[in-house]
Amino acid sequence: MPNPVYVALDTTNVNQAADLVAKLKGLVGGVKLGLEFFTANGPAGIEAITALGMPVFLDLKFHDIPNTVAGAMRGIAPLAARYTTIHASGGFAMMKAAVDAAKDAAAKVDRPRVKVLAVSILTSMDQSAMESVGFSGSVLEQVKRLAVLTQASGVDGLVCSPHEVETVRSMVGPAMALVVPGIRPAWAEAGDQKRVMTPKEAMERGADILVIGRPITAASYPADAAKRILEELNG
Ligand SMILES: O=C(O)c1cc(=O)[nH]c(=O)n1[C@@H]1O[C@H](COP(=O)(O)O)[C@@H](O)[C@H]1O
Repeated sequence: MPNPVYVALDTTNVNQAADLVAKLKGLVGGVKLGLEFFTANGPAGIEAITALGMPVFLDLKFHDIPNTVAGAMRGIAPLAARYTTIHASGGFAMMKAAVDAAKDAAAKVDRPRVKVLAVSILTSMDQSAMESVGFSGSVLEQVKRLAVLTQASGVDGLVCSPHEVETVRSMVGPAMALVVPGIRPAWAEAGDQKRVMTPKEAMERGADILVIGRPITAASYPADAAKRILEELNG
């Protein structure tokens, strides 16, 4: 089984990100660069990290009208990321436009296309946060609704919390990638994450990829933290 851990390099500093890649190479499956890194360093920053030879998950969480999201997908196509994100709540037309644009753009540059993942309900939100923005019903019901829409749109995978992954897996079957943040080993702080679980529990419930940031990156010895997580996964 490929290493399921993608480490979230949430920093504005290219050197710090590169240093973490050097420390974690061989211990994790890939790295995730998100809004914090991209707004500070742009495409050149992404290219600098991609050049270090680890799979890159470019998490920009696009959410706009279909035409704009399609343009943004064409914009990131040359960056050779393995995964990227959009918000499922942008709806069917937006998700379909994103995946169609990713296919067209990849054909033009003759590269494997970026896999598109739709973020369902952010793992930092709990039931009361959902209700405060006008969603009624449970988090699980909303994630299930978005999973159905995501699969129908042809998007490659869904981002959800470990609390929903088992139900979603039973609905969507084995082909769809289920990417799970909100991962906290028993020894790590939850911080702003609300719907959390340990790496092992999340894998047992059907995750394909675990997105883990601060438990590794904020540790005094990130490589030791990654090794400990791998041992817990294999043990
Ligand atoms: O799309 C994501 O990766 C994502 C979705 C979500 O619902 N929750 C979530 O935490 N993330 C990302 O996963 C990472 C989690 O980082 P830590 O909380 O430090 O482990 C961050 O980079 C978030 O941007």
